[in-house]
Amino acid sequence: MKRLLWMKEDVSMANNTQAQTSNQQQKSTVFDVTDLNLWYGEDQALYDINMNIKQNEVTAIIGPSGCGKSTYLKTLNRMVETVPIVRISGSIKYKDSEIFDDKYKKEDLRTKVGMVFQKPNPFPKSVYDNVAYGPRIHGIRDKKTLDQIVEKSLRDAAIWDEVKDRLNENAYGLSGGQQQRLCIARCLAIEPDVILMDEPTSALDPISTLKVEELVQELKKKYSIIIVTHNMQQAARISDKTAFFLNGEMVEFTETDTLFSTPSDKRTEDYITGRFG
Ligand SMILES: Nc1ncnc2c1ncn2[C@@H]1O[C@H](COP(=O)(O)OP(=O)(O)OP(=O)(O)O)[C@@H](O)[C@H]1O
Repeated sequence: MKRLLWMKEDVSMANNTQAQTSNQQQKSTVFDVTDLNLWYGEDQALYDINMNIKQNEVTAIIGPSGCGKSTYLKTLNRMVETVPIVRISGSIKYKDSEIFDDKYKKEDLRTKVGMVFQKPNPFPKSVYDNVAYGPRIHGIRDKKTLDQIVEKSLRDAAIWDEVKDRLNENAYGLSGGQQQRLCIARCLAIEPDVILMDEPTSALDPISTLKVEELVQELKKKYSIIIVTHNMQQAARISDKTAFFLNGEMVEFTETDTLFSTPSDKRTEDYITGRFG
């Protein structure tokens, strides 16, 4: 029960955020996932996932190693299909469009659904060119427009002040935490609706972690964020809703406050109180 207590403090922070958001209008759905199953060859990794993910919320995915968190996240922007043996059944609607429909282009989906990875992965290019990369691919060539996009993206990723005098320096010269916020800026530059984050702070020190967590709270005003994390305190601090995955099943998905204080499934309770995982 000790672990439930520390979580309650974190949850009270999350509650404030929830109180603010509850005043807002009814949020619309960004992803509607129905009966999603996924296999790697013969091995099933996801079982009958049903989940409705709302706009302008932070949705955390927690669960022990190997339970399918990353697989699920990568299914939402169809990146998982880069693995040739993957087979999927079920439906994922992104804003009413079926993402598995032949007519729906993966490139269009990935423009709307950006992704930030566990390890910061900037390109071996300047800070400026990292952020301008996506817009250039989308055909933007005008220097003034690119300058504006780069500055806005870096500002929104809360790193502008740290890099504004280093725009032409190689991104590899930045600290790990700065590199991760640069990668977030690179993701913002293509103006996504949703940002998928796969353990974005696991390679960062506590101060950089805090900066990214604060940033996530800021970003949810404009974007919907789905974050995989091993860190339950982090999920409790920053998310509105939390899903607990186990062995490829989604055991429980509810308000973060409820999941950490009064979980409805015994398996969730065992996990959050440290009985396994
Ligand atoms: N490319 C792949 N080919 C075959 N099996 C895979 C592949 N990627 C993942 N798996 C399997 O799918 C299951 C879920 O893996 P996944 O990486 O989604 O879990 P996870 O919860 O994100 O784990 P972790 O917390 O350790 O990152 C595991 O059994 C894993 O071995």
